[in-house]
Formats: sequence, C-alpha cells, structure tokens
Amino acid sequence: MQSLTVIKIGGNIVDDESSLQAFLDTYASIEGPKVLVHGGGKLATRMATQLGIETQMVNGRRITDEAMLPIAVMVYAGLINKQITAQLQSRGCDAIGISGADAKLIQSHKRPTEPIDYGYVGDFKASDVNVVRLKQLVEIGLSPVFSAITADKEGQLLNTNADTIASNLAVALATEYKVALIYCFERKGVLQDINNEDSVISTINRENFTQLKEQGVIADGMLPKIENALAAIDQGVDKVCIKKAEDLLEAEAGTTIQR
Ligand SMILES: Nc1ncnc2c1ncn2[C@@H]1O[C@H](COP(=O)(O)OP(=O)(O)O)[C@@H](O)[C@H]1O
Ligand SMILES: CC(=O)N[C@@H](CCC(=O)OP(=O)(O)O)C(=O)O
Repeated sequence: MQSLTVIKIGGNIVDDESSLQAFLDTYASIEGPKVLVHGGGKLATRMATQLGIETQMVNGRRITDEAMLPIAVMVYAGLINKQITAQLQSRGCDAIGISGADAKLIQSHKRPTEPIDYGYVGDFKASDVNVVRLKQLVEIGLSPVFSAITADKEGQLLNTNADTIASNLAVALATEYKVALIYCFERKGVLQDINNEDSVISTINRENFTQLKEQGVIADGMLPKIENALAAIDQGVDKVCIKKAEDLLEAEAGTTIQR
C-alpha cells in the first residue's frame, strides 16, 4: 500500500507568520501524497471582535450563529486557505485549496440543537468523505489543502472543527493508503506539566488518557484533539502523533497515540 501523510496545523501556527512560513517550507519538502488541513480559530475570533461580534466557545467548538458563519467562511475557506495554497505553490508544491463542499468531498450535517445549540456547526463521519474523488486529486499530483468549512446535502455551509476533519479524512484515506496523521501545534507534544516544555508524554492510549483527563493534565482544545487522534488510530490509521510544527520531520519527537 502506498503511504500518504495527513497533517493538521492549528490556529497558533496559522497566526504566527514565521512559524507558518517555516512549516510551509518543511511541508513542501515532504515526498509523496499529502493532505493538509488547517484551522485558524484565532484569526476568526479577532475578525469577529473587530466587527463587534462576540465569540463563544463550548467544549472547544465555536458557537456559529448567523453573524459568525460568514466570518468563519471568509476567514477559513477564503483568506487563510488561499494564502496557504498560494504560498505552497510558490514553493513548488502543487496545492489545491478546497473546502468540504468542493466536489462534495465531505458531506456533513448540522449538529442537533440539543443539549447545546452550536448553530451552523457541522459533523460528519469518515464514511461521508468522497474518497474516490479525493484519491483522483491526489493521483494527478495535487496536494489538497482543506479549510474548516463543509456543507450539508441541502447546500448549507457549516463550520467544522479542523481536528475532526483531519481525523475523518485520515480514516477515510486509510482504506486506500497507509496513512500517517500528524497534528502540529506550538508545543513539543502533549505535556505532563503545561509550564514545562520538556515534560512531553511520549505515548497516550485510552487508559492513560482517562487518567490524565481526570487529573486535569489534559484540558481545553487538547481534549477534542486527543479524542480525534484516538478515533483515527482505532479505525485503521497507521500512525498518529501530536508534535511541534518545527519538529515535523523528527520521527521520535512529540506524543504518539496508541491503541
Ligand atoms: N497537557 C497539555 N499539553 C499540551 N497542550 C495542552 C495540554 N492541555 C491543554 N493544552 C492546550 O491545548 C492547546 C491545543 O489545542 P487547540 O488550542 O485546539 O490547538 P490548535 O489550534 O493547534 O488545534 C494548547 O495550545 C494548550 O494550550
Ligand atoms: C466548529 C468549530 O469549532 N470550528 C473551528 C474551525 C477552525 C479550527 O478548528 O481552528 P483551530 O484548529 O485553529 O482550532 C472554529 O471555528 O474554531
């Protein structure tokens, strides 16, 4: 089976020009088929504030009402997606910037409004990914760059957590490729002590995840990230890790997720 790499970069990398440029240099140098998924939550929050719109996050997900949806679409599927795509192209990487709506690559559904009404937020499963179409893009040498926007079957655009997109794409592609999923962020890995960059937890499985959660070691945005990472390793993805963007090419760096 051919290898394929799925990489997700989060808001802190996207938002820091020098980290982003360094990451894109490394990403462009990776051989073989690859898919990039990006967030950009920090910029969306800033844009919303500038427009006088308040941001509300619940369990790591953004409440996306009528006012917030256009901001999410403009920031994720517009500005950030096109900037990353253009900059990869300038590095000789044949990137194509897309959302889940394009070529119906991801068909999501709006979250139920109970117990929390998230508004225009989408969820989907790996089986909702159009793998045949995605594989066609990869096979003609394109490197898809996914933003955090999907659409439902009625054509409604939905804001969709980028960690979930990366996990579900990796699972869907695992039917066709040997997939490595890498979550890149600004820390050296999942840390035992959030104030000590050298306290990287080398492996996380369901058992120690439960303990680390109870102890409060893992919190905030790291909770859904690890849940998505565990879901990927359980469903056929070959290798899943969480690491610092700068350490992307270092095989031993960061936290490895195990079954
Ligand atoms: N034990 C931990 N180790 C590392 N980061 C943690 C931990 N617990 C909570 N976090 C937080 O999780 C954040 C990463 O999640 P998130 O903000 O969603 O990132 P991204 O935008 O990169 O996806 C880190 O910036 C950190 O503040
Ligand atoms: C529904 C939902 O929460 N969507 C996310 C999508 C962007 C994202 O995931 O960005 P990061 O990777 O930078 O966190 C949001 O709007 O924040």
